[in-house]
Amino acid sequence: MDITFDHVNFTYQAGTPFAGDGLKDVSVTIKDGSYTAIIGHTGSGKSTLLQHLNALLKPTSGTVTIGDFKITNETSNKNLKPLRQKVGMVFQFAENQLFEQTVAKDIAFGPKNFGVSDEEALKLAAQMVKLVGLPDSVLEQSPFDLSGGQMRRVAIAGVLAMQPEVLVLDEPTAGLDPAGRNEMMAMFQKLHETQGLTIVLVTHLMDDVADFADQVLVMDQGQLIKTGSPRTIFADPAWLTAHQLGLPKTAQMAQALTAKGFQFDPQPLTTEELAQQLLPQIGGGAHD
Ligand SMILES: Nc1ncnc2c1ncn2[C@@H]1O[C@H](COP(=O)(O)OP(=O)(O)OP(=O)(O)O)[C@@H](O)[C@H]1O
Repeated sequence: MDITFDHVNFTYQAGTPFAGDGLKDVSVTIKDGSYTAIIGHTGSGKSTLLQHLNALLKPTSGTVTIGDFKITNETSNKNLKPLRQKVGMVFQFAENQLFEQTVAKDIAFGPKNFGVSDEEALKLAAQMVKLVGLPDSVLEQSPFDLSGGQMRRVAIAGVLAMQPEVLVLDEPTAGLDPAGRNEMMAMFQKLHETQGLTIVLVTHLMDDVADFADQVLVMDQGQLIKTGSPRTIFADPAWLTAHQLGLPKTAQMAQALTAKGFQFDPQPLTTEELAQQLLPQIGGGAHD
């Protein structure tokens, strides 16, 4: 399911003295099956854009086409339920939305709301718990007895239980320790690969952009100012700095090494790429 923004403008509190631009003339396509990262400094419009992906916000002008759904300013809130099922949103600190007595009930809540039988919904809950890497034993536990990272996985399982085609992630690893962050990003990558989920990720972690995304959207003051592969986006460090954005750590290290006489081409974006180019230059290489 492709998602296309066509000249989308969004104004907060339109028609009041407090009106403010959220999005300005955004046109872009997020392709079915892609892994798209959205970056930009605070207040650049990332969350506003995300909320257009399942019509939580509707354009003030322009059109957002999500699969068969065309969303304009005129679109009524009726009949949007199937859209909300297809586009799953994992908000920041998603675990704050858990509320049921058991993990199973919490995950089953969404599907039940969409007309799935109790029995089927509980079956789905058991499947989803596995999918997010938690043991079966958590199903009958209170979500509030779990660790923060496990709670977040339960919340994500609840979104996945709706069997969405698109998974929208707003800073999904915020507040996790480095090991927890890595595990969670690996989990999304697996879902992307094995379930064919389209992923839209808002992040300020450039390493994650380099490691996982195939398309990057750069937002600034409500405008989409650059679109391209991570390689294209990270090719111009001065431009990134001017927009308060940085480079992945590997590219930073390559820059520092370039200053010491090492050479890299293309710019390494992952640890593997860095190692591959560095080894021959320091006399290392394959071991027999
Ligand atoms: N509910 C609101 N009412 C009025 N203005 C808003 C509202 N939410 C956001 N804005 C404004 O819209 C612009 C875009 O904000 P948005 O939250 O989309 O940016 P962001 O890139 O997601 O920021 P952050 O990284 O801090 O989450 C900002 O100028 C912001 O002040």
